[in-house]
Amino acid sequence: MTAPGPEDHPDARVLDHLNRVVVGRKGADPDTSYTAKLFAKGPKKITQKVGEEATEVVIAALVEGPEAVVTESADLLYHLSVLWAQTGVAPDQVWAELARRFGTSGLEEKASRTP
Ligand SMILES: N=c1c2ncn([C@@H]3O[C@H](COP(=O)(O)OP(=O)(O)OP(=O)(O)O)[C@@H](O)[C@H]3O)c2ncn1[C@@H]1O[C@H](COP(=O)(O)O)[C@@H](O)[C@H]1O
Repeated sequence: MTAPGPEDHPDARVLDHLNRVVVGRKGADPDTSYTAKLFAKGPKKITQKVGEEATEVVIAALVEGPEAVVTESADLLYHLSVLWAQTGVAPDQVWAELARRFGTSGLEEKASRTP
């Protein structure tokens, strides 16, 4: 049986669309685009934002509640999309990696790593 591909996961399409918008902002005017501003600031700023937004998801989960988890998760996914674009990773590569893992228990995978 073939592994499920991105076409089997329509929810991923919004991230595909977002990533196309993000990639299209490369070289755009930083005065008119927050994404272009991030690209202009470079990899250090982009990775720092991903770390910050991940921390904000954690704080939302621990002290703020589900609505904050939703908005902070969206911020994190957006910044992750910028990181992918900056490092030359296409969303399809991430979807393929997730699809490859379907059917393998995380516990099995962990055990296979232990010598
Ligand atoms: N999804 C997003 C998105 N999520 C969050 N953000 C921005 O990310 C920033 C994160 O919030 P912070 O409070 O950390 O921002 P900040 O303190 O101003 O950030 P820094 O000073 O640290 O850079 C805010 O300015 C948000 O507006 C986003 N900016 C853009 N998008 C998408 O990207 C598209 C293109 O946006 P532009 O590039 O701005 O045209 C938009 O149409 C959206 O679809």
